[in-house]
Amino acid sequence: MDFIFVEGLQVEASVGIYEREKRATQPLEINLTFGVPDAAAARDDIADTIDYDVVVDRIRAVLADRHFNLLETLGEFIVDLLFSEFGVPWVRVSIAKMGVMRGVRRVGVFIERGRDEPAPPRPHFQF
Ligand SMILES: Nc1nc2c(c(=O)[nH]1)N=C([C@H](O)[C@@H](O)CO)CN2
Repeated sequence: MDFIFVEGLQVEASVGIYEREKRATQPLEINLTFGVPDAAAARDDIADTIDYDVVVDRIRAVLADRHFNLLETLGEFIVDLLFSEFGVPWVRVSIAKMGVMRGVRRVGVFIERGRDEPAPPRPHFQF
């Protein structure tokens, strides 16, 4: 398997649990790595691989369309999109907010998942 990476993708998205974050979009930085068939290199043809221009456009489009409370939910949404629309075999995505907490430069989530791997069970907390 070969891997495509997209580093430092800047997007505007509606994400967050606070009212002010529901009223206005904020900048996010996304880093994305996904598997592509290594056979693609043999014929030197974009039709044999996954066009990262299309992936980036699609992510921007879906983020323009809805609100997410949690970065975790947004991350899982991007993972599902890459599996269902692009058929990637493996993906790692990280999503960061910048400057939302005093004394913290970036805060965020990363998810690493293979398509045939079941999503990890959600932890069940009892207090
Ligand atoms: N585990 C998480 N904790 C928090 C999130 C989140 O998405 N996942 N989000 C927020 C707020 O939206 C915050 O980013 C704004 O300052 C707080 N905690």
